[in-house]
Amino acid sequence: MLHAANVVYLYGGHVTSWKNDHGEELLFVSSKAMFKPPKAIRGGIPICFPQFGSHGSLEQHGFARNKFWSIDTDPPPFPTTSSNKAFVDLILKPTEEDMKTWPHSYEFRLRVTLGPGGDLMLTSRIRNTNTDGKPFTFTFAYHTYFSVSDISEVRVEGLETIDYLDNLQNRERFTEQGDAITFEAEVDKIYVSTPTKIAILDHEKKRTFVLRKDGLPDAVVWNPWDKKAKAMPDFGDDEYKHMLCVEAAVVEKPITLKPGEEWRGRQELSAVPSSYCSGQLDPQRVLQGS
Ligand SMILES: O=P(O)(O)OC[C@H]1O[C@@H](O)[C@H](O)[C@@H](O)[C@@H]1O
Repeated sequence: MLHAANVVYLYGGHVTSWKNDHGEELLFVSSKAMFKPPKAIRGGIPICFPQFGSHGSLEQHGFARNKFWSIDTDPPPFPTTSSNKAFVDLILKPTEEDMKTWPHSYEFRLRVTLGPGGDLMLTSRIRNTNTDGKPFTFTFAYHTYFSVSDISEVRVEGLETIDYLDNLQNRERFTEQGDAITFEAEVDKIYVSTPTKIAILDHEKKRTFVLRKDGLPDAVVWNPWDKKAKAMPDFGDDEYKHMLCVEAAVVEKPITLKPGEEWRGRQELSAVPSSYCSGQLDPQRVLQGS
C-alpha cells in the first residue's frame, strides 16, 4: 500500500518507508530483511504488542509484528481527523488459534498518517473486547529504526538525567548523565518516564529527527553494535553504523484494560534540517522548539 512517501505492510501493520521531500529514505530497513513470516521485518517501525522484550510468557516483542493485519474499512471516528492528510487504518483482532497463546479478545486499530509537512504519525487504539469480564495487561513499543549516516556522529537529546533500565544488565536501574547521548558501543536501554519530545541529531547529514509521543511514557534506545550485528541473520554486519532505534514505549508500568476500556498511544515523527537547532545543538533549544 502506498501513500505518497509512505509504505505500510499488512504483515505486522508495519511501516517500512518514510521519505522526505527530496525522496530520501528516513527509516532504516536491513538489506537482509525478510518481508514474510515467521520473522518480523528488520527495520521500519515494528509494533511490539502485547509484550515488549522478553519479559513475559510470549515471544520476544509480542505477536502483533508477526501477524497479518487487515484494512479497517470503518474505523470509529478520530477526534483529530483532518481532510488534508493522507492516512490508512489497519486493524488486528485475534483468531481462535491466537487466543491459545494469549487468551484475550481485543481490537487493535492503527492509523498511519502522513501530515502535509511530511510528518509521520502513528496512533494505536487498543480495546479490550473480552466477554468473560477479564482485564488484560500489556506492554507496547513503536520500535522505530531511524536511518542515520554514521552512528558515531549521532546524538540523542531529551533523555539527559533520566532514569533507565539497562537491558544489558538485567534491567538494572541507572540514571543517565547530564550530557546528550552519543554512541560508541552496544546500547540497549529503557528510559522511563521521559519528556514527550526527543531529538536525534545526525551531524553528518545535518538532519534532526524529532519524536513526539503521547500515552507512551518510556523510550527505548537500541543499537546492537558490531558483535550482536554479526549474530543477527537478518542484519548486515556493518549495518549497525547506519541505524538507531529510538522507541516510544510503555514498559515499566504496563497498561491494564478492563472489558470495554480503550488505550491510546501516539507517536509523531518529523525530520528537519539541523539548522533548526541553531545555537549549535543546545538541548534546551531543541526541546523547547515548536
Ligand atoms: O531482534 P528483535 O527481536 O527484533 O529485537 C531487537 C532489539 O529490540 C530492542 O527494542 C530491545 O531492547 C533489544 O533487547 C532487542 O535486541
